[in-house]
Amino acid sequence: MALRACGFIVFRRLAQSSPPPDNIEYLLLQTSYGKHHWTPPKGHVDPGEDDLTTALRETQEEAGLGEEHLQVVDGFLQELRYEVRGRPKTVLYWLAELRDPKMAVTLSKEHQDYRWAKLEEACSLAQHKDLQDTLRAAQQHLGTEQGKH
Ligand SMILES: Nc1nc2c(ncn2[C@@H]2O[C@H](COP(=O)(O)OP(=O)(O)OP(=O)(O)OP(=O)(O)OC[C@H]3O[C@@H](n4cnc5c(=O)[nH]c(N)nc54)[C@H](O)[C@@H]3O)[C@@H](O)[C@H]2O)c(=O)[nH]1
Repeated sequence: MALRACGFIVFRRLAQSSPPPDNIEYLLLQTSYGKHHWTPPKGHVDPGEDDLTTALRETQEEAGLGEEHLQVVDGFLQELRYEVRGRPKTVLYWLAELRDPKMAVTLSKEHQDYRWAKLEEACSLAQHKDLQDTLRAAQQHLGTEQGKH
């Protein structure tokens, strides 16, 4: 069976900054194991758990951000497929805004660092093209959303 993981692209909007969408920063976490790669908060789906519950649980466990701290953005869900040690893996990412942009991130032992990064820095940390494309799609989605208001 394919590995399956779910998470959130968490972002915050800076009030006193550049005009949108350049005021947006994405949360990336750096693993404390392996190659110390950077991804948004996400993790494996537990048996019997539904995908969105996994995404919320992992974001709480890995970043200390609970459902009450997040505003899920409608109409955004990205599916990534890649191989990990020869096994196919599917990762689903929803998109959510941190309601209080000043709220602190609390890491678990699985991560050694985190960064709030604007799109280009986030893409540079993410390294993998599929994750970079997902971050760009999020920025595009948010730009379109803002155009509606
Ligand atoms: N000691 C140790 N322990 C590990 C290791 N490995 C795991 N543990 C343990 O497992 C637990 C994690 O459990 P969860 O948190 O539930 O799951 P995930 O969050 O899903 O965790 P992963 O980190 O396993 O999964 P990925 O992020 O998918 O990275 C796997 C590979 O894929 C590359 N990769 C990453 N993202 C992308 C992408 O978007 N696109 C593409 N194309 N590639 C991408 C990436 O560069 C890497 O080479 C930890 O507690 C550890 O105990 C390890 O190497 N050493």
